[in-house]
Amino acid sequence: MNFNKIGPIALFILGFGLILLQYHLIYIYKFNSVYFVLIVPILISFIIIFLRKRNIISNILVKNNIFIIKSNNASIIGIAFRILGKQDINNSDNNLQKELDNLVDVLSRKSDNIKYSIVTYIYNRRKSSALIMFKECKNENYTMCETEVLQEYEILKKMAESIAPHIALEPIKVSNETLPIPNDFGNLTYARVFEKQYEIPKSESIQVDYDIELGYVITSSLAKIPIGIRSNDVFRHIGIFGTTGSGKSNTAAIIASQLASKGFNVIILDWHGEYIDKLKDFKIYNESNPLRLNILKLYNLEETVEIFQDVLELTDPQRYILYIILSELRKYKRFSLSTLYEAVSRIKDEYTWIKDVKLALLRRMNPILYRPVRLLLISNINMEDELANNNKIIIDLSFIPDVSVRRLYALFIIRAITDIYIKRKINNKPTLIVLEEAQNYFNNSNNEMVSRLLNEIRKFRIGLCIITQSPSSVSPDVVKNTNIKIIHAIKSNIDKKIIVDSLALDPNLSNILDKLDIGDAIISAPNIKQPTLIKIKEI
Ligand SMILES: Nc1ncnc2c1ncn2[C@@H]1O[C@H](COP(=O)(O)OP(=O)(O)OP(=O)(O)O)[C@@H](O)[C@H]1O
Repeated sequence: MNFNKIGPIALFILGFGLILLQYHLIYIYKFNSVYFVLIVPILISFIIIFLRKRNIISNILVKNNIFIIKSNNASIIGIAFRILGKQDINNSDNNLQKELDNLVDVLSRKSDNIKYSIVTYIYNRRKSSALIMFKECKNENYTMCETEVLQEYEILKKMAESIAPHIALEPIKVSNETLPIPNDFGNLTYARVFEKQYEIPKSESIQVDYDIELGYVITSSLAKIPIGIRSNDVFRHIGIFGTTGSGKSNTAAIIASQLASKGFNVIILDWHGEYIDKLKDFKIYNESNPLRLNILKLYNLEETVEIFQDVLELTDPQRYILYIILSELRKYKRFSLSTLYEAVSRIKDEYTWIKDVKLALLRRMNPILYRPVRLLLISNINMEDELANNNKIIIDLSFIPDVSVRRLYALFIIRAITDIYIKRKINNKPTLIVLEEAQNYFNNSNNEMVSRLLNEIRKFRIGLCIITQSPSSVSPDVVKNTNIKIIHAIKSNIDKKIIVDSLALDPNLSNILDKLDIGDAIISAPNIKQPTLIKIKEI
């Protein structure tokens, strides 16, 4: 019995009856109508509660993409699909809508025991159409019902391909989206293509050899094919690109935690302090427990000066003076940045040009005299001991307010860490260094240093994971020298072009770069034959 229809009819008859009764009692028997003002609503509420109780949804289960809604009347087993228009420039909205109307028309005339329903629902704050295919299952034999639904799914796929080739029916991942409930148990209403999205490439046949699992391949079927990268490939460096909020740090955290559990040294330079919550078992260096380093202990003075030149934007004469002073100071045991400052200020002004260079250099050095930085850059604490005792490290940089100082500190850390690991002063483990907001370290001004670093460290089994919102703002060698590329949603045309060119992406994939959902990415890696669309799991 359908209480949704009977309920209102019963209420109507009851209400009508009560009005007649009231009229009868008041005018014929002069009865007081106040009682009825109270009695009528109470009576109606009881009836509503009574009728509603009979159709309560007691449970919703989700099994892969199949949902089971249990109510105390019957259970409904089905699959919901987002209705998407495939990306195609020759395809106007009008044609898409016509194809969809035809498909809906055919489905509405299909007389099976599987029903179709169309609802509009909200997905990612956008309106979307969903097609729901479902079966009412009275005998509780879910396995049989499920098989029938899956068989129907295969039929629907074929039908959609021939009637509406430009419409994509993407199974809704009901676990992370709101489940649209079948509308009125099977009535077909109007369907609209609200949004156009990407055509999902046929990648069901992908077989990948990996030991770091990232998620699964996005396919046009319900199949979930796991996919990942090989730990041995990370020494050829990883690039993770994508606009803000597209899922980059989540992806990096997944790689970092799995490599650490395989015995890698993993060090994360956390620009915004966002990894602390994601990787709870990592040792954290932050404002209250900073990682201290002695820049004069780095084996290559040229590089120390190069870092100063890059960050403080020194001219060649300024760099030259700094080099001379630092090579002198290296001979002394006790040293601080103020010693360096004083040494520069004591240079004799034999010529006017020396005076000018000296004064300009002193001005440039001002930010690094800021107290915490002095502590960080010159210290007697042995960084090797610090690193030797832990293989999972997050260095939170967010407490350094001045961006150029933060950058200076971070570049010295990268240099110091690679130095220590290259000389194998601490252990022989392979290493991954994760660099968030890499445009702050590796931009077009230090291209040469970056490319040297990337080439040098891979021989020592050190890999960099370079993360940035915008590939165009990092040195071009970063994109060129990262062998594993994970590309989340990218909006800017310049950035899209860099990625499309570097991966030789086919139009199917390049068209969807700006439409990827959070956590969706295109991956290119040595173990994967061709760039592939994947869904990365959440850490
Ligand atoms: N694979 C995923 N599946 C589901 N949700 C995800 C996934 N990846 C990230 N998210 C969610 O999206 C939000 C943003 O993720 P994340 O911080 O990783 O993005 P981001 O690209 O690093 O952003 P930003 O550039 O601002 O640091 C987070 O709330 C996270 O929980």
